[in-house]
Amino acid sequence: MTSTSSSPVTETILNFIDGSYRKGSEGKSFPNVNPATGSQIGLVHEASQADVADAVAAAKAALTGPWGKMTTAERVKLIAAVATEIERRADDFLAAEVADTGKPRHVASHIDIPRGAANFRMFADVVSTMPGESFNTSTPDGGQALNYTVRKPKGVVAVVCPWNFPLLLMTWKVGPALACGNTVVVKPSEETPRTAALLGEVMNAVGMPKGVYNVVHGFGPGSAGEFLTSNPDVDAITFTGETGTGQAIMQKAAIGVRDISFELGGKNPAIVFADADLDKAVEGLSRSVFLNTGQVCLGTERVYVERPIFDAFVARMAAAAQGFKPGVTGDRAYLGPLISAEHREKVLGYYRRAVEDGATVVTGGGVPEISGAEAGGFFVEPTLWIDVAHGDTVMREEIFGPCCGIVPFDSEDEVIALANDTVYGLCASIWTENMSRGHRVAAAMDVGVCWVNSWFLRDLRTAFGGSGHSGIGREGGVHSLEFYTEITNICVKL
Ligand SMILES: NC(=O)c1ccc[n+]([C@@H]2O[C@H](COP(=O)([O-])OP(=O)(O)OC[C@H]3O[C@@H](n4cnc5c(N)ncnc54)[C@H](O)[C@@H]3O)[C@@H](O)[C@H]2O)c1
Ligand SMILES: O=C/C=C/C=C(\O)C(=O)O
Repeated sequence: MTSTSSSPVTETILNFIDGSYRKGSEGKSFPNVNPATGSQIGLVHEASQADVADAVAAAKAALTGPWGKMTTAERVKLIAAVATEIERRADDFLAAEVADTGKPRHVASHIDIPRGAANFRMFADVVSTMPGESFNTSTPDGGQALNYTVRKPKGVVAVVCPWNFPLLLMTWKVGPALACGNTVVVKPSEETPRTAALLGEVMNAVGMPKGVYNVVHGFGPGSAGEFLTSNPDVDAITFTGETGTGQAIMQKAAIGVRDISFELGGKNPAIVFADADLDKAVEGLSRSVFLNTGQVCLGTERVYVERPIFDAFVARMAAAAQGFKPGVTGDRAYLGPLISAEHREKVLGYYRRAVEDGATVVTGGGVPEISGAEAGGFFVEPTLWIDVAHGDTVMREEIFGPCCGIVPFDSEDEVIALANDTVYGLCASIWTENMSRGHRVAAAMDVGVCWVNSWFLRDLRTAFGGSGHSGIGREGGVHSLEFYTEITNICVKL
């Protein structure tokens, strides 16, 4: 059986438990909608609490089966095979991701799918090259002792994922989790179940032992998400999503003292100094505001511009914004839809609030005229505001849409204070040709990641994550090992 099966009504998307696809045991299902058209294109089978328990039990059993007995080299070989199989089936993953998200094909083909393979390959490399730690210890009796550490998998890891980069963000967790010898139960977003389900076919194709990778579909509270994070046989929880959801999951993790790794929301600032290369800044920031229709946790929703270039910058950004044509088909494709009608209403609510609070709409601010197949899609206009106050709602709350407020500043100290005045701490970008200032201001940002004259440039070996309401912990390169392994220090008296 495969991840999906066509039926007269619509494609069904199944759970993947203990190496097999199956419907939910309580017969519940929910619609799978293409955001570009608003039409139902699938039916997702919701996992019951019993199904989730079966998935956790299968993951737990796999830890003491062939998977748990594998050497690192054998595990790494399998994980590299997963990456190769994802690349071989790139078109299938692309079709699944585009169906679920409605995003333009070139966005998914250049970002989402390649990172799906890279995330496995990266951590196969990390675990096969990661050095251990040891110390030669002088002992009080005048002798010696040897201290060294061994790393062991944490066990069953719950992976709870968002809908904006479904394959990328799920494999950013599953890659290191499996590389370190854990087993996983994945709960993809209810909006985007397909690629997680499809990955089950890849796992079977490469011979991954059953129970190592499991997928349960459903929602959060009172559904698969809560059933998974509440299951006492889950040893650790890695979550990417909204801050409020993180807080709810953290409460569940506390029972049984389970470790957590959180990638949460943000309200990321950009600072454009008067000496910035405007071509670079406009290119980078227009991507940062409008890529994935603004549904990027690392995206920029507030820009501070040094006063002398404020008007020129606004004009350039407005021209760039108008180049992002809402729609995903035809030659004008760039700005895809928001993920759902509900999310579009949330974003349009912020569009209205900005104007109510006195903002001037430089461009956008509403819903585009779209005819044909995409008329039912969840599109909004790319939008820029000026005459916004730093304390306005649209400058403080995460919107997660294709919009940003632009505010002038006059001094470095002033703009550092403005940029850091937020409960979040995910990322920032600094645009200046004065590199001592670039280094200085970047270091002054209270964030997990700061780019200088660039945005969303990713070296997967680097520490990635946020502080404050943006998350707990860092993942990436060796940093992921801190979450996905337990350490035992062994001291041998010589
Ligand atoms: N920091 C990052 O790297 C990063 C990356 C992508 C997205 N995000 C954030 O994710 C949000 C958008 O994604 P979203 O709308 O899917 O987030 P969300 O929090 O609504 O849902 C994320 C996942 O959590 C599940 N969930 C919801 N409530 C739950 C509960 N009580 N228990 C268990 N699971 C639960 C959902 O079903 C979904 O699978 C934005 O806030 C964005 O900033 C952060
Ligand atoms: O929407 C958020 C995107 C997050 C990206 C990553 O986690 C990454 O690039 O590893």
